[in-house]
Amino acid sequence: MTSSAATSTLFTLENTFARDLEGMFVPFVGEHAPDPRVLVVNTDLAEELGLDPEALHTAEAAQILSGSTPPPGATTIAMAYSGHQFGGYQPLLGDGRALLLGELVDAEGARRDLHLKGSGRTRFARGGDGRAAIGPMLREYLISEAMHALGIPTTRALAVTATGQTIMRDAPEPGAVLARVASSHIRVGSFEFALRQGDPLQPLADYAIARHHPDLVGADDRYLRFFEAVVDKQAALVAQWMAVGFIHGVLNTDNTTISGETIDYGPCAFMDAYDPATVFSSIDVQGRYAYTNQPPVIGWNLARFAESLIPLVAAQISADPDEPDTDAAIAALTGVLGTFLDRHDAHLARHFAAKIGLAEPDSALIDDLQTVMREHRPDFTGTFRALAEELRGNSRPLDDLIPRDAIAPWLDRWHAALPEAEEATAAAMDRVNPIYIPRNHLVDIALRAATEGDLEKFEMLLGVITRPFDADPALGAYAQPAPDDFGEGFQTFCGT
Ligand SMILES: Nc1ncnc2c1ncn2[C@@H]1O[C@H](COP(=O)(O)OP(=O)(O)OP(=O)(O)O)[C@@H](O)[C@H]1O
Ligand SMILES: [Mg+2]
Repeated sequence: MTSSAATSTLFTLENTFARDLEGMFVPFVGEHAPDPRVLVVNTDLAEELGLDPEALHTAEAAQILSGSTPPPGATTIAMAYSGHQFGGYQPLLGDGRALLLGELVDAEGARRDLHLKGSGRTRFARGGDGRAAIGPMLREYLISEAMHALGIPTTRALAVTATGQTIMRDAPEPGAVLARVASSHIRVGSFEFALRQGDPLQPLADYAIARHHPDLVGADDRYLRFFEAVVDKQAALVAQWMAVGFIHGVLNTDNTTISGETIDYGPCAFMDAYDPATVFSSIDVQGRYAYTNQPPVIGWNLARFAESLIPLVAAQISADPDEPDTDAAIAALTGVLGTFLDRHDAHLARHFAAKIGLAEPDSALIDDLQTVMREHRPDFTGTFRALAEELRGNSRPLDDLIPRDAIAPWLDRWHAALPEAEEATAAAMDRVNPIYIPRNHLVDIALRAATEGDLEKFEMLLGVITRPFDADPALGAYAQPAPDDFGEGFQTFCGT
């Protein structure tokens, strides 16, 4: 996959999406930002991408990263997509406040989108102002980088740039643009849009296959196998969310990627007290996207993806090229879709086994621990670190979370199931169970200060959550849930 490259001193960008996928985007150049200033740069990611981190702090970078000035020669676009939002079909969504600057190709040939969120109103903006506020963009930065550090596939944050513009939310807020890097921005909603349009469907599928599953290019059954590959990646992804207590919050089909990366950090959060019904999003009144519903919801989104692929699979599966076999396509896609929950459950069982130090899943032991946790609602993240401490002979952390009588019978069974080498088991558990996650109250405190111009707490928190497994006695407060009296205003900046 090659295309002409636009070269600035900062970025060399290709544009295969714009070149190959007519009908899937509109040209768009960001709106003017009155006083763009780069606030944060992800040095590690910049280096990984072969970019010069220092150069990303310059005024030229601020112009580009705010969307104010396109990189010389770049073809910048707003991508079109549809989506099922809270179950309801929206035929036309698309990047209402975002643009694709282009694609970065690293030394290994890996292609990644460089995308701006908050860069102004596009044709898809509907009633929105096309903008984003500093708080939510820094929030996406923090949480996506925490996810990456946890080993969970995700879009990455390269930079946040203040625009110098005041935007209206509940109150006036400083505007900002997030520069996001992703292995692509193709969503289930992109396929729903392509299906509706008709012509772009096959080009989009072939493009996505070439980009994400090059081994399938040209295969006679590539669309069905592509579907299976996406089902598998999403099953693995959602199991990783469940294993760390992550709740995405807005699992609409336009926020479900084909790459298997987590995307769109809005009202997402990590669960504190264990409760499978936990929901953070204030608009999710029915609990559709609650913690425990995430696997079936992703399965539901993949059903929408399967529907979008029916014409392509029907043409490939049929013996007669002039007679697509829709029934056979539906049967084949349904068969693959039917494996989703089992794939997820197998991944999750392995994660939970590792979380409690077992080499193999033991569903009764895991279910029974969850039953105790449901009853006593201990801090989810803290419980697994406390179990490792228990193995080291330190019972205090667990006693602070769950009454001893309630957990003692389970602990006996657990000890009997564990390998002999308890110290080594505890160390192995600590390598998969984070001690530091972006705790809602700490994120809140850091973003409040950042919105007022003080980035120190943000930088500190970022440093802690990007080393999530390494306990440091000096960072005790970062491992604690919110105090009961944390009070009002909790869980803000989840908006837009
Ligand atoms: N302030 C806004 N102005 C214009 N469009 C918006 C705004 N906020 C959201 N939208 C659009 O509403 C739809 C749903 O928004 P959603 O919050 O899922 O996406 P997003 O956070 O803007 O972006 P992404 O999914 O790329 O992270 C998208 O089409 C998005 O572009
Ligand atoms: Mg979105």
